[in-house]
Amino acid sequence: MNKPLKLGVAGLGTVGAGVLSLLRDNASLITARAGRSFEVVAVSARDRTRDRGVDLSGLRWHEDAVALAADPEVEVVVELMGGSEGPARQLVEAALAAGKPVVTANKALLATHGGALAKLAEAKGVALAYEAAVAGGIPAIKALREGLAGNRISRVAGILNGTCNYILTEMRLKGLPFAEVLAEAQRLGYAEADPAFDIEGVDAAHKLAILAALAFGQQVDLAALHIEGITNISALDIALAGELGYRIKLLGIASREEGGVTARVHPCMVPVSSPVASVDGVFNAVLAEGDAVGRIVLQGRGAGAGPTASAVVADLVDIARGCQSPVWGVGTEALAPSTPVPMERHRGAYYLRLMVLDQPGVIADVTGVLRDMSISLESMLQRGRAPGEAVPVVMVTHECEEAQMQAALKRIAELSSVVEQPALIRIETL
Ligand SMILES: NC(=O)C1=CN([C@@H]2O[C@H](COP(=O)(O)OP(=O)(O)OC[C@H]3O[C@@H](n4cnc5c(N)ncnc54)[C@H](O)[C@@H]3O)[C@@H](O)[C@H]2O)C=CC1
Ligand SMILES: N[C@@H](CC=O)C(=O)O
Ligand code: NA
Repeated sequence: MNKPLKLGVAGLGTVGAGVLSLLRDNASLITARAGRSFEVVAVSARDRTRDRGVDLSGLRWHEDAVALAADPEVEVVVELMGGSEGPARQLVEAALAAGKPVVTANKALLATHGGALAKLAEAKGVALAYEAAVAGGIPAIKALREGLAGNRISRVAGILNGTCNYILTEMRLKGLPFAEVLAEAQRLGYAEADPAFDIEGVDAAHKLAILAALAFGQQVDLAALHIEGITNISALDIALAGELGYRIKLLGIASREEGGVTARVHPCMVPVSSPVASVDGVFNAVLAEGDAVGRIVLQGRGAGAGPTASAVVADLVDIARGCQSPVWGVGTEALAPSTPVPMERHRGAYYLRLMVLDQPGVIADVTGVLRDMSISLESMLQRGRAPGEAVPVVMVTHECEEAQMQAALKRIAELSSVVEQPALIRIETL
């Protein structure tokens, strides 16, 4: 048997502790598959005293995580701290510059600096592996980069944030309030250190940027992505969506269009028959469409210690086996610059929910705006009767352009009979 591969692990939180546990619990089968064993020789984390349920005795402890890169015994650096800047970025850069392979779960870092890091890895001929960064335990990176290498991919999409999917599911099935479910997601280790990244759609955008780069061979400019989170999704809209035969999901969708690539993250209403509609709780789904293969849909747990550790260990096994792919599926010289298509050009159907005063003429005012903007209605639903008070009215449109819909929304919100900011949710037929 070959010598053990020596690891330095930075970050011993949900994922770091999960990786150490998995390497310990499945040591013999992982060794058999990798052709050699793994030995964690050095670690770094903020709190030396915390009980993480893993034995850290005998391991070298670095106060400065970046020092792991220069530790002569460390052969592979595993970065599990998080953050697109600061020590995580410095450690990954230092490790690659020192010619050491890196495994990371850090989607923020990859979505922000992935191009430059790939150049560094390429120059040194070492691996930069990140299966854990997208959709947790689902082998989404491997599926796109290796499994679909022969395809021209037209679309990649999915449920990319476990925290949001868990919140939306618990609100729908148990009627629990948003804040309570978010706190539970944090307790379960699903959420980011700053959960605003989850609920505001930023984490899903990081993952979508990574998937789009792999699918389309071009770097994706995060600043050009349309990003909306789930903070405005109400229990009322979740219930009304159900009545209409839909589920509300936070989706990331990137597709190849004439003139470039569209990439957007926002809540969507998907028909209950859609393959992503029944993907609930912390589960993620990744859907890709290739010209040869057609559509594939992968699903599995997208967050939490076990699923994420599963992906980190898979990358370690690849490194031990000597399997190394170009970081973004093509050499960095072939990685094209970003060609974003603006969101205003998106076309689709919309769910529009208004709170309107229950009085004559209101619906005519609203439909008048839609008529002026050439938006036609597919259906309408009014709930309750409360003369002089606010009642919900739902309108589902036929396909129209985003720019038209946004202009209509602005005018509708200004009507005196519309009493609060309308809810607008895009309908997707994934
Ligand atoms: N929790 C999850 O389900 C998933 C997390 N990830 C990613 O994995 C990474 C780690 O996430 P979690 O384990 O959830 O975070 P966490 O907050 O539970 O753990 C972070 C660890 O990094 C350490 N750390 C932070 N800054 C440090 C510094 N300057 N020096 C030394 N140690 C430092 C902390 O002490 C802690 O041990 C992040 O990039 C996250 O986005 C990816 C997929 C799933
Ligand atoms: N916070 C993320 C963790 C995994 O990437 C999520 O909830 O999906
Ligand atoms: Na993954």
